[in-house]
This record gives sequence, C-alpha cells and structure tokens, in this order.
Amino acid sequence: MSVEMFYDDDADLGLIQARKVAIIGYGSQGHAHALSLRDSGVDVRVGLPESSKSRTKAADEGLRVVTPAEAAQEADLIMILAPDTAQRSIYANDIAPHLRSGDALYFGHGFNIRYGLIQPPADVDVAMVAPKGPGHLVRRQFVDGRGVPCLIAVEQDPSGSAQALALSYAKGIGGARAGVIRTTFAEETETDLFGEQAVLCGGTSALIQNAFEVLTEAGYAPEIAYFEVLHELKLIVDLMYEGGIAGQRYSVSDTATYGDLTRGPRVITPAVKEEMRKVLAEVQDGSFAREWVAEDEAGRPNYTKLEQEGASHPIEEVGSRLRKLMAWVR
Ligand SMILES: NC(=O)C1=CN([C@@H]2O[C@H](COP(=O)(O)OP(=O)(O)OC[C@H]3O[C@@H](n4cnc5c(N)ncnc54)[C@H](OP(=O)(O)O)[C@@H]3O)[C@@H](O)[C@H]2O)C=CC1
Ligand SMILES: CC[C@](O)(C(C)=O)C(=O)O
Ligand SMILES: [Mg+2]
Ligand SMILES: [Mg+2]
Repeated sequence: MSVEMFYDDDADLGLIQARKVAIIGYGSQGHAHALSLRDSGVDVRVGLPESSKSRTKAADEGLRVVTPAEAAQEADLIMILAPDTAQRSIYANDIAPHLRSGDALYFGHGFNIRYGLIQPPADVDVAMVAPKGPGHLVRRQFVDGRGVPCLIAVEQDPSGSAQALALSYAKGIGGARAGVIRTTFAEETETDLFGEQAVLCGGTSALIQNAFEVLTEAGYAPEIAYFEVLHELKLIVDLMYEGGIAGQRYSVSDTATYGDLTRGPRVITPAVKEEMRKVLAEVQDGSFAREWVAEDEAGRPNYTKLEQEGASHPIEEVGSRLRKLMAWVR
C-alpha cells in the first residue's frame, strides 16, 4: 500500500479534548462533527448567525449556539463547515479578527485554501479533516459504532503538532475507526471535486436519468424503470462497497456479467473518459472554482434553474410515490 493509514490506536483523543472547538455551520457536516465531538468528550460550541435556521436544530441537541464571531473568539480550534462559497466572507468578518497565535483553523474540504480564497496568518495551524462521505452518514455511522474514512491535511504547522491534532479530531468523529490518510489540500480538493462531478453526483445522476428516459420513452412502466435503474443501483453498489466490482460480479448472474463486460464500455465510451479528463483539467486549472464563485456571487441563476429542472424530472415523482410504500427507506 502506497499511503500510510492511521487508525484509532494511532490517535490521542486527549489532544482534541484539551481544545475549545468552534464548529461554524450546522448542516450536513457541521451537525455530524459537533455532535460526535461532543459525544467524544470535546468542549464544542456551534457558531451560527442570529438569523440561521440551523440554530434551533443545534440547540435542540443540547449544543451551545453562539454567533460565528463569538465562537471564533472563545475557541482555539475553529472548524469551518459552512458552504464553500460562504467561507471567504465568514473568515474575513467573523474569524480573522479573533484568530490568536497558536489557534488552529480547520476545514472539511480544501476549496478555499486550494484556490487562495482564504489566506490565514502564518502563526496559526491550518489543517483539514475531510470525511469521505455525506455528513448524515458520518453521524449515523459514528452512532452505530462505525466510521467514515477521513483525509487529513496540514497546510501550516507553526505548532509542530498539527498532524497529531488532526488525527485526534478525526478520531473524535469516528473516522479513525475506518482509516485516516494524510494528503494535501490540493490533492483532497481536486480528487473530491472530480469524484463528485464525474461519478458520485454528476455522472451517476446523469446515468440514471438517461437510462430512465430510455426505458420510459420505449414504453416501459416508470415504476419498473425506477426500480431497475435507481432503487437497485444501491443494492449493486452495496455489493461493490463490500467486495469491489469483482465481488459484485460474483453475486449477479453470468448473463448480467456478460452484458456488463460487453455493453458497459459502449455506454461509458473513450469519449466519455476524454470528457472526464476535461472535467479534471477544469478543477486543476481553477476554472471550475472561478465559475462556481461567480455563479454564487450572481445569485446562483443557473444553479437554481438546473436544480429545479432536476427536481421536476419524472423519475422524482415516481420515486417519491414508491419510497413511501417502503417503510424501511428513510
Ligand atoms: N455535505 C457533505 O457531506 C460534505 C461536505 N464537505 C464540506 O463541508 C463543508 C460544509 O458543507 P455542508 O455540510 O454540505 O454544508 P450545508 O449546506 O449542509 O450546511 C451549511 C451550514 O452553514 C450554515 N451557514 C450558512 N451561512 C453561514 C454563515 N455566514 N455563518 C455560519 N454558518 C453559516 C448553514 O446555516 P443555515 O441553516 O442558516 O443555512 C448551515 O448550517 C463544505 O466545505 C463542504 O465542501 C465535505 C465532505 C462532505
Ligand atoms: C460526494 C459529494 C461530497 O464531496 C461528499 C459528500 O463527499 C460533497 O461535497 O458533499
Ligand atoms: Mg466528498
Ligand atoms: Mg465535495
């Protein structure tokens, strides 16, 4: 194995327990980090604007909620888990004025450091703990005694102990139960953006929608199309999660495997792979980041339009109906 893996025994929970931690934001990742660190014996406060709709959720869990500026002032480790596009102004207005020498500034994704949107002072540790999974599952797995693997990275280390502290934080949210890998802000940012665009979110959503359209346009029932290309996908991916692609081929029929081997490369063609390379190049050269920041500053017109189009795709209506009939699907 080419990377070094760290597990619970490699991390000292006492390091994060000795810190005053501010979690800025209480969304998908914020709630998972705040609650799991609190359950790991860490002194946590949540920083949210007075107007934030997340305030009640955090307070209902017994967390102390203050403003982002108050959280940054109180804490000596500040983890920013607000949307990537909001982080620059939160940092400038609420965090930077309260940073003291020896503080640690943490991120759950490297976007703002990788693209130079935030430039912290040199006397502050700058590190990342990035779970490789959605925040709601980070929390669910922690509660179930499991964990989501994490990447850690250290951008600035004036204390000389930034890696040990990041490992301790990752242990506090359950990541070291599954495995922690040290990387760089650049590698995490570029692989994360590419992965979510080409496969995890973009590629998979487009694959499902197109396959659903092909089946329904050919006259097949939408319910059957939904079960075939969306519902069953989870079950197939569960097999890959457990045993890789080879393990999945062990469980499906040999007819399916023959179709997989011969038709899969006709769907995901060399042209698709070439497009993936272009997507990666836009991440690497910063053009995706510039486009996204400009889209956000313009009030997200394209984002809103495309998201609404996605929400009104026929697969959503049939899926919503079918999921209600399966009590175990949350
Ligand atoms: N979603 C995920 O699973 C993953 C996310 N990440 C990274 O984690 C970070 C957070 O993403 P995610 O959890 O998806 O974010 P969400 O959109 O789920 O949540 C954002 C939170 O930030 C709050 N917020 C908005 N503006 C401010 C502000 N000005 N000051 C303080 N809080 C604010 C929101 O409050 P309100 O309710 O008021 O809007 C909300 O509680 C990002 O860097 C992302 O890339 C990394 C790995 C996976
Ligand atoms: C796959 C999307 C993700 O990168 C994640 C959950 O890991 C994100 O940014 O939300
Ligand atoms: Mg990710
Ligand atoms: Mg991401």
